[in-house]
This record gives sequence, structure tokens and C-alpha cells, in this order.
Amino acid sequence: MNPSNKYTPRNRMQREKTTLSNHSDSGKDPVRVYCRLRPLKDNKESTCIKLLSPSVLSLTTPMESKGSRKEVHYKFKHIFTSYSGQREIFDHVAYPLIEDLLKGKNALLFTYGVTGSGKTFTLTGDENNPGIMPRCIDTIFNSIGDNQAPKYVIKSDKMNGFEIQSETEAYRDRMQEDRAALKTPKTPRRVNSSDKINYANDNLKILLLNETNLYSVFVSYIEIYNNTVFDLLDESSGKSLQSKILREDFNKNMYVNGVVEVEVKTAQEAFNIFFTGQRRKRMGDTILNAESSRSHSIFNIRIVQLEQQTLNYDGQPMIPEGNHMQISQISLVDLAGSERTNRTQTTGARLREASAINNSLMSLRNCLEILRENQMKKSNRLVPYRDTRLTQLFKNYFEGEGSVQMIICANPSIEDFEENLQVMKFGEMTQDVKIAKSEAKYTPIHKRTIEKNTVTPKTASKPKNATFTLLPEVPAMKFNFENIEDCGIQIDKLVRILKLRKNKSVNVNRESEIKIKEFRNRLLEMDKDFVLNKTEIKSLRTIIQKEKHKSINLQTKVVDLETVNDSLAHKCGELEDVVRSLQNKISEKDRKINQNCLEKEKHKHRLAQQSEKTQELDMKLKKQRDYLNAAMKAKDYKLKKVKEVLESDLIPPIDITEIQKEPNVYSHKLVQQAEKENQTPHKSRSTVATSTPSHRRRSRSAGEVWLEHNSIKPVPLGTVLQPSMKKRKSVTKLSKATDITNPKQSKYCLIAQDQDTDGEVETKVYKADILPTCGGGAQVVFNDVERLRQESPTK
Ligand SMILES: Nc1ncnc2c1ncn2[C@@H]1O[C@H](COP(=O)(O)OP(=O)(O)OP(=O)(O)O)[C@@H](O)[C@H]1O
Repeated sequence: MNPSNKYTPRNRMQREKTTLSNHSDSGKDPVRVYCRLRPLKDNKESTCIKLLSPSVLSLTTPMESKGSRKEVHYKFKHIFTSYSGQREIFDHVAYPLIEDLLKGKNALLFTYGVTGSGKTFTLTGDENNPGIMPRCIDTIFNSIGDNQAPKYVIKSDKMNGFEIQSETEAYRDRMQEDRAALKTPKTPRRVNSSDKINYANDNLKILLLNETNLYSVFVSYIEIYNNTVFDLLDESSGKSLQSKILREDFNKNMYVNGVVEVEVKTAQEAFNIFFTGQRRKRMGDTILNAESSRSHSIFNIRIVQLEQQTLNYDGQPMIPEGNHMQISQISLVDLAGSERTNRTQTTGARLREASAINNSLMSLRNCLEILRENQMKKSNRLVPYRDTRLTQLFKNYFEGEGSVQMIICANPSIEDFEENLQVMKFGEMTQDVKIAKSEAKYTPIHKRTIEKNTVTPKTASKPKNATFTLLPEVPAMKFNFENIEDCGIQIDKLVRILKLRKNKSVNVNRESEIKIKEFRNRLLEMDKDFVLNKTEIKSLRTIIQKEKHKSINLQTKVVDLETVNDSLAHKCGELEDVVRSLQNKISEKDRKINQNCLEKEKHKHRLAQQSEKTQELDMKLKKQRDYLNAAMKAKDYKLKKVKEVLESDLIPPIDITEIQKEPNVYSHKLVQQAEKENQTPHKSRSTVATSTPSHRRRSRSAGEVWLEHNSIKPVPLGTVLQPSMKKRKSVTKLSKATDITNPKQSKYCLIAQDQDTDGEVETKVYKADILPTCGGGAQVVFNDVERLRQESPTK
């Protein structure tokens, strides 16, 4: 199976575009996105993630899900399985970043995923499985070794920059710190035994480090909680945390105003600082994870490097003219879990936290999406970094001030399927964003008042380690005026040193002028900022006023709604009464229905009895049918007899009026007669009226004219088949003898309609020949009966 075939068309298109545009974006690097799968809590738990290759995984809709099952594939730079150790992740992801950091480049690394997916574990880990943060710190200190500037010589200027203090100032600060530690031995910043976590150190180093540089390491730890920035190391406000504002520095870089940056000299010191901040971090218990972090926490490590030292006359290292410092930073970001509020069942303050978290994550997504769109379509949409503090703080990274990497953490459990889908989608999209390659930057050193030009080495055996100077010290000289030559040499040396000092002081003056200018500019900038902030505060006040107004309105609405609620509750009570009475009625009706059912049963029983009776009647009908069949036979016999009579010219007289009135009765009589004749054939012959063959012939030659004898109002049948009577005369009544003795008529038919047992109309056509008799009358001989019966097809 080729996994890439399963990419959605959108993704594939974008991917192709990205590959195409790679050629033109040689100065940019894509955001590197890794994925880490954490082990399942229970090995028997079913998983929705399958690894297809070291960089491709598939996410399958679980069986339990209501929607249609689908399999989606995601590709990342590398996927770490649940078997991948912390060291493997550090080597792949963070080691290159530390290499860059010590070369003066910035980096941003953040972990993103659902609550409980292993973000904090990946970044921090535990004593035996140190995560990325402790490994980064260890690697930095393993690498820089003793090449550290003495503590407090390099100091934060509180405006995102650094300045150099004189050794006297640095010494004073160190003494102050020691005194404070003596006064309050339990100061959290000092090592507290309960904080001590001894992370296992792999003694990993960055090779090819510029060993002639002097390094200082600073750490700061902030959190963004409900879209407000707090400094976790600022103890000035006691136990409560003070919110901080974000500012832009001289180089347009965002920083947290007044953030505490602690200079650390050992890895353990850095860890202690981290745990001090960790204690202050707000933690919340959600159902998913008992130690879930409800805020985004950002641990910054800054490295300040001073270019190579030169030695002064006394062999002591000193900063050469025009020396520069290099500042680089790595931000390790543990984002709060991207969770669905309904799944964690959060309410109240927790719900507000969750929506703030989701807002900032959403805003991060939004910014990255617009950045990607701008890069792909070469458009210039404004990236809304200002929407949240999180995006505002990362703005510089996304605009090319350092490389950006992300680790997507996922719990492969099927419970996390929906959220993982969203997280993976975001991760895949982020890979398309390109960040300009960052360059190491040097900034001119901001020197403060110099009181002393040399720094006493802390350890005599390692002068390089602890020596720091700005101006060559005037050596103590003893002039031996007896030895003029020696005096001359000494004076020359003194002149050189004085010249050097003079040059230095000229330079210092020049630099201080530059600094004053810079400071003025800064003041102007700050003034501008101040005006801007003032307007912002004004507009915020208006917003607050509006919000207050809104909240008053909402309160009034709440009161109104409560009144409505009360009246509804009252109505509810009334309706419940109605429901109760209706229920009584229903039970009454149920009782009646039961009674009806009983009666129905009885009725059924009666019907069964009736059907038995019907069967009896059917039997009788059958008997009658048999009887009629016998009658037909008798009729046949009679016809035969009529034939014989015709041949013997003895025709019995027929009473026409009798036929007219009751043809059926008449035919029945004929049948009875035939039966009698059957019994006494010879006697009957003399009573039957006969027609002469010659008469019959005459009537035939006259043509078949029918005398149709019908009822006054026959039921209209509309039948397709009609009796074949070309010439006919229809009468409803035979009133005189000539009606039948008319010599033109040779055929007679009597039409009778009746209802059968099924309620259907049955039409019977009794056909007869009209035979003239020798007495001038006419004899009607019935010889055929046609039955016409219509019935419903559905029946
Ligand atoms: N790769 C892993 N190996 C072993 N255990 C892990 C791994 N990943 C996470 N865990 C364990 O899972 C639990 C939750 O992990 P963690 O606290 O790192 O989640 P999280 O994503 O940071 O959650 P939150 O967003 O709520 O802070 C912890 O007990 C952690 O030890």
C-alpha cells in the first residue's frame, strides 16, 4: 500500500505546491513537526493510530463511532513510537537546536496535543527519564564548561538586552545575594533539598564550540493563563502573581516587560529555578488528567556570549576594543491541552480556563494558517499576532528570528480519536509554513560605569575562568632614580598605559555619548509607547464601561428570566394537574376499551356461529343446484319431446300472459310438465301446442326479428358483450295477443335481472322461438337461457 495515496486532495495539492515553491524559498526552513505517540494506559486498550512508516501514520475511525468509518493518513518529519525513549527524542529534535543556540541562533520548540497526551512528559520528564528541558540544560553546561563569565558581570537591562557591569558592581551583587541567602536560608531560589531532582546526566556535549568565548546562561519562566502573562520567578509580589505586559524592544523583538531573568552557573541551579516556578504554576484537576496544566508555560534559556578576550599587560584577559556580545535564546513551550470541554465536563472557572486555552490555540492555528496562505499565494494578509498573548510572544519566531519546531503528542487510545484528528490536521498544516533562516547577531556591548579594570580570578589555577577586565590597571611603580635607564623604561610603560587609558576613556566618552543618544531615543520611544498605552487604556476603559453596562443589562435579564421561570413553574404545576386528570380519563377509556374487546370477542363468536349457518345454507344451495341441473335435463328431454310433438302436429296451448308475468315460474312449470311427461310420455303429447314445420319455415324466411321483453327500468350494465339481436323490438309489457303473434317476429327473449346471494346483479336472458300455431296464434317455445353475471375483480 502506498500511504501517500490516501492524502486528501487538498493536502496533496498543497504538498506539491510546497515542493515547487521550495526552490524559491532557499533562505527559509519549514517548521519541523514531529509526532510522539505515548504508550497506552492499558495494553488491552484498543488504538485508533497505526504506524505505516517512520514518518507516516494512519488514524482510523473507531467502530464505536456513529459516523462513517474512514482512515486518514498524516505525514510528519519523524514519528516517535511509544517505545522511543527521551534520549532519542532529544537527539532528533533538541540537540540541533542547542548546537544553533551556542552559535548564537534562536529556537522555539513547543509541544502540542490533547490533555494527557504526554506534552509535559516530553518536555520535562522525570528523574530517571529526563525530558528535553533538563537535557538541554545539561548539554549547555557540559559544553561551555568553565568558559563562563563571572556571575553578575553580564546583567539583564530589563529591556530584553544585557549590559556589562564593573567587577565592583558584580562583586557587590554577589555579596548581596550571599547575605540574602544567609538571612533567609529557605529562599526558594537557593537550593532546597525537597526541590532537588537529580536528573540523570548523559554528559552530552556540543562539539566544535568556540572555547575562547565567555558564556553566561540566563533562565526565565513565564506562564500564560487566561490570556494574561505571569512571571513565575517574580517573588516581589509575594504569593500572588502579578500580570506582566508584553513590549517590543529596540530591535522590534517582543519581550515580557520586567521579567525576572536568573543567571545560573550550574545545571542544578537551573533545575532549582525551574521547580521554583513550577510550584507557582497554576494546576487544575480535570477528569482526564489529575495533574493537567491549565496554562501555557514557557521556559526560556538565554545564552550571552562575549567575543574572545585579549590579555592586558599583566597577562590578564580583557575585552578588546569594539567587542560585541551575542544573545541567543531557546523557548521551550508546554502548551495547555487542547481539549473538548464537554468531554472533560468542566464548568465555571474551569470552563473559562478551557475557553481561554482553546482561544489561544485557535489563534495560533489561525496565525499559522494565514502565514502559510501568504507564503503560498504570495498574498499579504495581516497575521493577527495581537489576538492573544501567546501569538504576540511568538511573533518574532514566526517572522524569522529563529527556527520553529513542534512535537505533536498523541495518546493512541480510541477515546482521543476526535481530538487527535484535529491535532494531527493542525500539525500537518504547520509543516507548510516556512520560516526565514535565522542568523547569529552581534550587538554592541552596553558598558556601565567602570570602577575597576580587572577582575580578581576566583581560582588562581584558572585565571581565564574568573578574570574579567575593561581597562588596564595602572601598575604600582617604584622609581629607582639611581638607575635612570630603568626609570625611563618604567616611565615609558606608564606613558603607554596612560595613553591606553586615555584612549579608552575617550572611547568610553564616545560610547557614553552614543549611549546617551540611544537612551534619549529609547526615552522617546517609551514616551510614544506611553502615549499609545494611554490611548489604549482609555479605549480599554470605554470597553470596560460598555462591558459593565452589558453585565448590568444581563443581570436585569437574569432577574426577568427568573420571574418568567417562576411563572413557567406555576404553569407547569397547573399543567401537571391537567395531565393527572387526563391520565384518569385515559384509564377510564382503557377500561371501556377492555369491555369493548370482550364484546368484540362475543361478536366474533356469534359470527362464527353465523358462518356455520352459512355453510348449512351453502349445502342447501348445492342441493338446489343439483335439483336445477336435473330440471335442465328435464328441459332437454322436453325439447326433445317438443321436437317429437312438432313432428306429430299436436301442440299444447300456451298461456302467453302467464309467460309474460312469471317467466321463471312458467319455465318451472314446463320442467314439471317435462318430468311428468318423462313418467308418462305418451299422455302428454295431446296437450302440447305444436307448430307446423311450414309455419316455422315462414317465420324463418321473414328474418330474425326479436321481441325483447324487458323490465321498465333495467339496471344499466354497460357490458362489453351484448346479446346478438340485429333486429329487435323492445317491449316492457305484452298487453295484447298481436304483440306476440306479429308474423315478422320469430324470436322472443325475456330479460330478467336479479340479485344473487353475493349481492351481485345477475341478468338472465330466456330465449324462445315464436312459432305460429294453426289457430292463428303463436306458440313461444323456450329453448335457451343466457346468464350474464358481473362481479368485482377484487373480490
Ligand atoms: N511516552 C511516555 N511514556 C511513559 N509515560 C508517559 C508518556 N507520555 C505520557 N506519559 C504519562 O502520562 C501521564 C500524562 O502525561 P502528561 O502530564 O505529560 O500529559 P500532558 O499532555 O502534559 O497533559 P496536560 O495537557 O494536561 O498537561 C503522565 O503520568 C506521564 O507520566
